[in-house]
Amino acid sequence: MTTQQDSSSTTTDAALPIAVLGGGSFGTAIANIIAGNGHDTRQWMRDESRARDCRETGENHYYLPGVPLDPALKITSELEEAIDGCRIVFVSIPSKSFREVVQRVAPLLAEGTVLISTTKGVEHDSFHLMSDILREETSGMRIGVLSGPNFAKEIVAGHYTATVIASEDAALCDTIQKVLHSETFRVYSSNDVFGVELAGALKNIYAIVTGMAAALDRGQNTISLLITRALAEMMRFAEAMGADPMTFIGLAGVGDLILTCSSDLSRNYRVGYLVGRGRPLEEAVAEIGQVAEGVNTVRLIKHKADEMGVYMPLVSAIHAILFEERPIPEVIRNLMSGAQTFDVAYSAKP
Ligand SMILES: NC(=O)C1=CN([C@@H]2O[C@H](COP(=O)(O)OP(=O)(O)OC[C@H]3O[C@@H](n4cnc5c(N)ncnc54)[C@H](OP(=O)(O)O)[C@@H]3O)[C@@H](O)[C@H]2O)C=CC1
Ligand SMILES: O=C(CO)COP(=O)(O)O
Repeated sequence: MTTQQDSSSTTTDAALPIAVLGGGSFGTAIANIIAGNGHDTRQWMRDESRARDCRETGENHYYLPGVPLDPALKITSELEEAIDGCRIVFVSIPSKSFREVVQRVAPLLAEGTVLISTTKGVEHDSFHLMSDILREETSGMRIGVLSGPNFAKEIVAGHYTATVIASEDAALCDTIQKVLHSETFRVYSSNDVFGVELAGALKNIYAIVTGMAAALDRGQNTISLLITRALAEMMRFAEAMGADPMTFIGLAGVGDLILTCSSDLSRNYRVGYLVGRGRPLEEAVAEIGQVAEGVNTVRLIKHKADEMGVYMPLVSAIHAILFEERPIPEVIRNLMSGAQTFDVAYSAKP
């Protein structure tokens, strides 16, 4: 860790006021953990009728049906009420609306507030990650990102889960580890913010690819081939972008890649599955009804990889299928006839 900061204002010995912005599945899962740990937790969602329904029924019917919310969790559609007195704020808003929400909340934040993005995406029409947006839209804040193999549904079901808090601010990592740690939830730390954030965004692309492979009734050899070569691509891209490729062998990298590429709990995987079964992309996205960040990320990464000359055959292939109307069998034939290169391009040897 490179920066040590005073965390006295966010000590976890007492119940802290903590806000979670976003009423979707992940915001709800995270808010539920924090409330369960005894903190004064406020969850903000934009829609008052949804907020009222959550308060009255003790359940977020649309995003996490059947899951009882912690009775201490305070749910509001008033941003000021959610933020009041909070020195820790989690932002769990899809990348498409992330900047807009941060712009609204910025004037309400006290200097030195801890801002944590949980969003695994890249800003539309730019190459900004969410921590870049937090830095651009606020000043004097302490910034981190949370990412890892974390299906919201499994977190709230109490399945043993681990995640990564990444920040250059070691005291921030320590505080967030304490705030989130529970009997079923562990939090590891990293100082590679860019790598952790990039990993979370990139893996969504490959979940679309493996979802499509599943739809085409490919077997486990194919899935293993895809996940392993996806990791190689992710590390190659990370290195070209200046991130530490080693971050990609951790929970936020290969951990989340395996999870998201292996399960239809992933919305990105389900988009790939539906397209693989012949459904148009727009229809598939609409049917999922929740955010599938990978669709936009494919476009942005393809553009960036081309610009920088980074070899990403799987990104090019899924881009060709989703956005260039290329037939799936032709794209697969091209992939399988590509150059056969080295297996492992990284070595621990000096
Ligand atoms: N779900 C998961 O398992 C995980 C998700 N993530 C990441 O977390 C991020 C959020 O995902 P998730 O909670 O799953 O998304 P969902 O699609 O479940 O929910 C999105 C939430 O954001 C709200 N929202 C959208 N636009 C705005 C806006 N302009 N102003 C205010 N609120 C808005 C939606 O409100 P409304 O309902 O009114 O439309 C909804 O409450 C994503 O980047 C995802 O990659 C990370 C780990 C796991
Ligand atoms: O990031 C996730 C699990 O770690 C959730 O993936 P999806 O957004 O594809 O559902």
